[in-house]
Amino acid sequence: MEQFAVIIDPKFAEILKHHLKKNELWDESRRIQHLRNKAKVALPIRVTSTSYTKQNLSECVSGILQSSQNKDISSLNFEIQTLQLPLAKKHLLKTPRETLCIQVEELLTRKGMKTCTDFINEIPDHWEIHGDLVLLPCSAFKSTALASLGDELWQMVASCLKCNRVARKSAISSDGFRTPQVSLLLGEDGWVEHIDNGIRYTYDVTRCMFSAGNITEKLRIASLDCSGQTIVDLYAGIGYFTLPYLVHANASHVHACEWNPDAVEALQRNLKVNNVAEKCTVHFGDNRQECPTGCADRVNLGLIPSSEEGWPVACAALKPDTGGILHIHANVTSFPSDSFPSDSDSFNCKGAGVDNKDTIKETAINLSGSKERNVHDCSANIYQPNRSIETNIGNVAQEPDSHSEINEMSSNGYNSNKECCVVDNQIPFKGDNYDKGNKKNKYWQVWAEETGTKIKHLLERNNGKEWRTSILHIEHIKSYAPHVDHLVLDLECRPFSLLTDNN
Ligand SMILES: C[S@@+](CC[C@H](N)C(=O)[O-])C[C@H]1O[C@@H](n2cnc3c(N)ncnc32)[C@H](O)[C@@H]1O
Repeated sequence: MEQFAVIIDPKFAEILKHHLKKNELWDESRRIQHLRNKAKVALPIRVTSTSYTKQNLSECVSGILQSSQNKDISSLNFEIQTLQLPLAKKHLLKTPRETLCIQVEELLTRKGMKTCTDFINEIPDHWEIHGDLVLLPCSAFKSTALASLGDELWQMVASCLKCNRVARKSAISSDGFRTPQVSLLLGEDGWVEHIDNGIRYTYDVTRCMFSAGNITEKLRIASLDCSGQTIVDLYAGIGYFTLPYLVHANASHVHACEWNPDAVEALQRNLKVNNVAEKCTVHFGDNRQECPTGCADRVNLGLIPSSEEGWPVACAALKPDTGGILHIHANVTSFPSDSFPSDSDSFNCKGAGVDNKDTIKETAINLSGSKERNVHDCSANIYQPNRSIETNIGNVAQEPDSHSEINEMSSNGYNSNKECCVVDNQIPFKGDNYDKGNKKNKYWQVWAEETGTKIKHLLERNNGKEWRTSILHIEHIKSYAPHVDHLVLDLECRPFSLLTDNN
């Protein structure tokens, strides 16, 4: 918002300040400034809407002076200028929240409401900035007293947080579209733009969600080399993964499936503004009906808490002759570490959602390149992780002897595990991602193996021939709660005939 000042003779500064204050036109957050060798002084005017102009402020100040019944100032010469005056001392070096507290308090005092609300608890200590729009958490300014201040409050919030529009969240709806429940409090519309890793994402915050928490995964996808590959993005949203595949990973084509019309509108805009629209087909509707089949080298399944309903669709989307890689998202629950058996104990998988040990034995996890040992003997790897870590978890260096397994994998002619090592070196270790002694990681491993088995069975049922699934990598995106983590499993899926032909 523009800032204005009244320019007058310094000897009238105090009296004019008094009248501006009385008429709620005094800007407490700014300081008086001398101008023109102290021949004039500038007094800060508080404006509460963008509709103020020099003209209407001039009329306003004239009116105040004339009604002051003080003949010294009723015909005072003044001019209104747009001028950014320095911040008042009490506003210097304040955090935005402190400034917000001061200004809300002043507003409540002016309205005679200071004592009727415990306003401090309603002042947020975090918010999201989307371009020039600030998105407040759902608890912010919720009481009827504060809400009754309406535009005046939202203008003040906008000016303290240096933006033009204000919106407030409530929960993300469970309508299957994950529609955010956001109300716009100040501004004309909710369309915003995020630039992230050189990609422009536009969307309407009141209608679509932006998954800021997925940034590490977006960077990981962006770092892949997908030249010549066709990708299916089953849960495209506004293009969180579709765009990195096209803009940075150089995918030949992406089939983006999405059933939320608002997200599709944003996705189509985003494809255009990033100049990749001709390399993407948007499939609007339920991916269980609309997804193309038999074309994909990779399928992205970015749906949490579970993308399991999309597994049959993903399997059908893979190329039947060469298969490909699935990137499977899930929120995985692990249990307190002391309830997990030690490495030497016999392993009971029931707690992790796996039926029994035999189920795990069936898991076709091909990690060392030796087909027989992996298919039939993977339990040895599962239960003795210190001897042979067969899965690449998070972004942390492997056990020394696991390197040889990775090298073996990448040299077997079909396995793209090299790519997953490259990704690991590029993204720094974050948070409680992986700790060798952390038993939580064993639950992640069990989840990955169980997923590998289920996918193998789906592929075999679809294609009527034998398939192999290999865990390439487990990426930890973030923790939801102490025992719930958002993970992505990179699962390589190949027809068995391809492996035997290659050897
Ligand atoms: C959580 S968003 C995820 C977006 C992005 N993949 C990410 O992880 O950040 C999930 C998206 O999938 C869409 N979706 C869920 N089920 C779907 C289905 N059966 N068919 C098509 N789209 C679906 C929702 O509308 C939503 O936009």
